[in-house]
Amino acid sequence: MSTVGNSTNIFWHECPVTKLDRQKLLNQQGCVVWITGLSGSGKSTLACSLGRQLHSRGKLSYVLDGDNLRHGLNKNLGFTPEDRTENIRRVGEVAKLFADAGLICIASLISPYRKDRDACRALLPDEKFIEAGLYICCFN
Ligand SMILES: Nc1ncnc2c1ncn2[C@@H]1O[C@H](COP(=O)(O)OS(=O)(=O)O)[C@@H](OP(=O)(O)O)[C@H]1O
Ligand SMILES: Nc1ncnc2c1ncn2[C@@H]1O[C@H](COP(=O)(O)OP(=O)(O)O)[C@@H](O)[C@H]1O
Repeated sequence: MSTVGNSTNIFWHECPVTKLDRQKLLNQQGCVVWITGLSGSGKSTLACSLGRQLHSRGKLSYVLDGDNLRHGLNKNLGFTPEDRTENIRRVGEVAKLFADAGLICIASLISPYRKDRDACRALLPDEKFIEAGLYICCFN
């Protein structure tokens, strides 16, 4: 539940270093690549491979992997529909921060519900959110 609406002392603080400054420093624009698919469909493999390719081309990226995040940020969440929704919401917000920092953020989560992925997409302008679905699950 948001506390911002009820509070009179929570304000947004602008920082003198802007997103444009960060983009110039890194010589790239931040964005989010969201990889969705069933367990075992190859999300983590694709995310790491993309990260490696970008790194070799001098682009700064970071992988947010569902498995890894459930060791820390999302360790209190399970696999009920509500918990999965909260999982995706948190990762969407973190991905937005990474993109704002100027990184190419690669999020790799099952993210089974279209409404949750759409909510993440809505956090960013369309051209900054690229969704890639892995629809085949045959490796395991
Ligand atoms: N129902 C259930 N029970 C036990 N474990 C499960 C379940 N669903 C997922 N997993 C495991 O959790 C890993 C991360 O899932 P995600 O956070 O990507 O799921 S979700 O986006 O919230 O739906 C997920 O990682 P991947 O296999 O890499 O997809 C699984 O290892
Ligand atoms: N393109 C591919 N071809 C063959 N095997 C793959 C491919 N991508 C991933 N795998 C294998 O499939 C298994 C599941 O991949 P993983 O990336 O962990 O999936 P997910 O993150 O969706 O659970 C791993 O053993 C991985 O080595």
